[in-house]
Amino acid sequence: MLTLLNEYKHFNGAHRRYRHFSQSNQCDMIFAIYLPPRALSGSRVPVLYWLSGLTCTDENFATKAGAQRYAAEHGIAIVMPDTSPRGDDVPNQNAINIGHGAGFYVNATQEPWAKNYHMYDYIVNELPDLIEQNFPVNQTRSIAGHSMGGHGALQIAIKNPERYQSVSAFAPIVSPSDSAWGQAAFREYLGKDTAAWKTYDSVTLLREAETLLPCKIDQGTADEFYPRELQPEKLAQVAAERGFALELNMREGYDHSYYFVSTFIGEHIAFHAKYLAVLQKV
Ligand SMILES: N[C@@H](CCC(=O)N[C@@H](CS)C(=O)NCC(=O)O)C(=O)O
Repeated sequence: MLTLLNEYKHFNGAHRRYRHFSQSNQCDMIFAIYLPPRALSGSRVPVLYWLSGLTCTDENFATKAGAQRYAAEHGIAIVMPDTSPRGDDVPNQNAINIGHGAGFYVNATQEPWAKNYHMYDYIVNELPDLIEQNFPVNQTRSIAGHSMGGHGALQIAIKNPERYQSVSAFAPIVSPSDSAWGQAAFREYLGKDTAAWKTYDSVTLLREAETLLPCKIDQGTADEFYPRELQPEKLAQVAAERGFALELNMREGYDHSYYFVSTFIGEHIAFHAKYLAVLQKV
């Protein structure tokens, strides 16, 4: 069951926030969906799933990125999930990269996280099922994200190319196994055995992948977490070795913030629109 929390008219479409019980995460979750004008006038539209970074809720991207203007123009819905399970009964830790706001888009296997922290299943299966049953959308999907969310979008797209048309990321953690944030989180959620970590590591996954969806990455050169936590060149190098097309744009002087994301989000929405539109006409 979906409970509507807020609704705002936005660029002639609708921005809505809902709460629902998540089977994957065994707690209430909040997500937002932006429905473009075309969806409100009877068409089923394709969907871009946006995965946010550490410390975010559904609201950071919704209020700071300015994506809805472009989604309205291209006739694309955007789904904005939270970045972790939350609530008094959901384990947490006093760290920006573990616990609430830091689900890392994995299925945790270790205690105390294993009951609730199943963000991978939630994003790949549960949420799309819910969205496709309850909103005027079709099953044509793309996925994008920022930082921890860029890691989420890339590893999900690499493992599930049949479920998406395209993938893009801003300042993604492409190799969490080789970043301090990712290592600390994976040790908690997945345990000490790094073989389990590799199943969520985009650089490792791409070495073995059969295909790569159309892929666009933007990275600011003045990002305070680059290159320590973020090494987009590593993914670009594997893509080149494997003969996969990957567009990596180094953006001179931009940092890690939503000032950076909002500057280039229009290009990312237009990029996804090219691939989503193909199936929209079928
Ligand atoms: N300086 C940040 C570090 C975390 C951070 O930069 N988070 C990014 C994603 S990795 C973000 O989107 N923050 C929320 C925002 O800028 O609205 C903090 O301590 O909150």
